[in-house]
Amino acid sequence: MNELYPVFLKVAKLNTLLVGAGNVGLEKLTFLLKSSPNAHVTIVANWISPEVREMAAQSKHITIIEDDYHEKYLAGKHIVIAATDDKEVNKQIHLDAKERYLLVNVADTPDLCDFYLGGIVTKGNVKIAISTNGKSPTIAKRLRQLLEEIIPDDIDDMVKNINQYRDTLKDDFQYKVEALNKLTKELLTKGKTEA
Ligand SMILES: C[C@@]1(CC(=O)O)C2=NC(=C\c3[nH]c(c(CCC(=O)O)c3CC(=O)O)Cc3[nH]c(c(CC(=O)O)c3CCC(=O)O)/C=C3\N/C(=C\2)[C@@H](CCC(=O)O)[C@]3(C)CC(=O)O)/[C@H]1CCC(=O)O
Ligand SMILES: NC(=O)c1ccc[n+]([C@@H]2O[C@H](COP(=O)([O-])OP(=O)(O)OC[C@H]3O[C@@H](n4cnc5c(N)ncnc54)[C@H](O)[C@@H]3O)[C@@H](O)[C@H]2O)c1
Repeated sequence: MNELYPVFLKVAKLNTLLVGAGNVGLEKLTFLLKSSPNAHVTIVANWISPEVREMAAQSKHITIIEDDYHEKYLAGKHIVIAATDDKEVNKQIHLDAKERYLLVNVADTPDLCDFYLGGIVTKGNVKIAISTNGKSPTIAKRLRQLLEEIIPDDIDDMVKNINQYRDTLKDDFQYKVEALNKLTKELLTKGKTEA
């Protein structure tokens, strides 16, 4: 059983430290920014790949520090992602982060992760996070691709319309719940009656 509890972080309001700016650092940064273009990220690495540099240049919320990792870089951070190619450095980052009660992900090392970065499907306001409990990132990727294909792009129009209707139903909570459930009931029954 997968016991992970999914949360949807407002990473534009949190400070993330990413240590390592090679292939894995780039992968983590790419998915973070794809989902959350305004994420606040500080990248520390003694070598920065050209791709990471280019991606960082596209956001004013990303800071690059070309340096060896030092615990001082944890100051003011909420979340830490370790993605260096040095296992000892990654372990040290994990230790330093735990000492400060920070949430830490050591990329590709499940035992040292407080949380995993999952597959992400975004259709406007709708977002779906996918996890295989760290067992098969490839399946997480394939599921992401499948859901991206089969969930209609206009699902966001429906969400926006229902949100407008929801805003008109402010007074009685019970009435609001019933009205919204009645309106959306067909979403579940339509497929069945058509089949
Ligand atoms: C979803 C995604 C998000 C992202 O990266 O942001 C993600 N990995 C992705 C792709 C991917 N990663 C790897 C492959 C090659 C195939 C393979 O090795 O299986 C592929 C597939 C590919 O690239 O095609 C290598 C790999 N990854 C991990 C290990 C270590 C291990 O399993 O022990 C190894 C072996 C390293 C080695 O051998 O040295 C571990 C983790 N990778 C996770 C997330 C977390 C679990 C998520 C879950 O619960 O499913 C977890 C636990 C920790 C973490 O990193 O957070 C992203 C897809 C994004 C997308 O396309 O949508
Ligand atoms: N390349 C992949 O796709 C891949 C896939 C699975 C696993 N891995 C593993 O993940 C790890 C990272 O791989 P990579 O391909 O991203 O490596 P890489 O060589 O491309 O990048 C390593 C990064 O870590 C930084 N770094 C190393 N020591 C540092 C320190 N003391 N302080 C600050 N920064 C430091 C480097 O400057 C560089 O930015 C490796 O252990 C690798 O075996 C890589």
